[in-house]
Amino acid sequence: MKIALLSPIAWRTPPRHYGPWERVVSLLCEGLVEKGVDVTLFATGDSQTAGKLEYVSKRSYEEDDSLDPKVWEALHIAHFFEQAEEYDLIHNHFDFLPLTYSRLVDTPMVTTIHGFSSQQILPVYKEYSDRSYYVSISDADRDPQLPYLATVYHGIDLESFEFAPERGDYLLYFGRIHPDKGTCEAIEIARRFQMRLVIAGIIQDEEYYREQVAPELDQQRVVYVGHVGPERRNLMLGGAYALLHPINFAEPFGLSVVESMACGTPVVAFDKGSMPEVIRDQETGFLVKGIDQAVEALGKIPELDRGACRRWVENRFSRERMVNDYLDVYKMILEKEKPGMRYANTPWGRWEVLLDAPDHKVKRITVNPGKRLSYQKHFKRQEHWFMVSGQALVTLDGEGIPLTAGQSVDIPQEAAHRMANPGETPLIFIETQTGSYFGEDDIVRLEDDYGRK
Ligand SMILES: O=P(O)(O)OC[C@H]1O[C@@H](O)[C@@H](O)[C@@H](O)[C@@H]1O
Repeated sequence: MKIALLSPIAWRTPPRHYGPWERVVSLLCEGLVEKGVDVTLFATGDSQTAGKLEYVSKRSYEEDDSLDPKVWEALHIAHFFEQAEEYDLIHNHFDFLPLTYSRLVDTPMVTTIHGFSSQQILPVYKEYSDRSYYVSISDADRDPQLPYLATVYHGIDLESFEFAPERGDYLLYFGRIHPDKGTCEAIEIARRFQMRLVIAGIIQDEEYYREQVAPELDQQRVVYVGHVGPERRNLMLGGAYALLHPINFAEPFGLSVVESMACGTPVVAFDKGSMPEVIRDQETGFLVKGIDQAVEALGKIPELDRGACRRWVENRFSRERMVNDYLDVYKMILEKEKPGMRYANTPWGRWEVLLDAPDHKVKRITVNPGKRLSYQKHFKRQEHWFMVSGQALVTLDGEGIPLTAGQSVDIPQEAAHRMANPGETPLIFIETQTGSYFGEDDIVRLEDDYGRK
């Protein structure tokens, strides 16, 4: 399976600090590579992956002012689509814009919708819902007007989040400084509960920070530590009494909430968006309706088992689980697309459709040296194979037939047949199918070197 992953280029993949979409793409990419999937990551040039990397923009535009986001995003997406035919499936993590290119290629496409920045982007998702499969990142984030193939929760790399069994003595706010995330609400909750609050995260809304957050900072009861890197993040999350997540929007997924629970720290969150799917109420935290309830819930934190928080994440939000879920999604899509596929990279080589007419179909088939196709039958078509280059050994109803360039063979309907390349160079032949149906699902495999059914 050859997969292309399209990451945003706002940040590096994986991000140096902030960049949740890029982080998820990176975790997925590396997890797929570990499972032996042939993955190409389309991201910034300074991105890191054990898979293959493709890029046009050397750096991310958030980290390099000389890059105009619009220009580099356009080049990045075009670069991805210009190579789409190389892959069996393309996986878009770049929001709505790539969808507008999707009808220009034949490659099956899946889009993970990482959240709707506004209702105004819906027309694009609606327009291309017949062209791309959609995956939601929580059930709460599904728009009723769109069809979805699956919900795949994000996973985290559990090894980079250490479990801290002891409860700490400060409250933590961990996220962008933005009204959506409820920085001011967190300050108010901490003030009323009379516990120190540590605020960590990038300032996304400067005015909000300057006017509403900064005046509350006293470097004692309310402390802002800026963005924190992985090591400090671990200590900070694990050492807290609870994480405060008083969001003012329907958050599609809360990575910091999951990371906190992975370290054993329960979360008090406003009951919005995906929070009921991410937090197990009364067990790994509390879902509350406002500031009063949040303060009250904080009093009950000692009743929660920090080990249960960690286990919840291990079971539900591991990288492993996310990677397996996406592999299932890919397999589901390739199965659905099978009858109409235009090309495929197979374990033995590749085929591509040159012509697809109602009563015949022509394919160019390449078999790699030493490889062979499955031993198989068709019930709705016969085939004519014309050798273009390389050495061929055809098996037809048990009989071996060697062929070279310029020679051909006819495969009658229902005959058991197989093509093998005993040579040292690729074998190329042209196949003409005639009959009543030419879908890739009219193949009954009798035997296969690659264990396919
Ligand atoms: O089952 P595998 O080995 O992938 O072979 C599949 C191929 O078999 C050949 O005999 C032809 O029918 C091709 O049109 C088909 O794509």
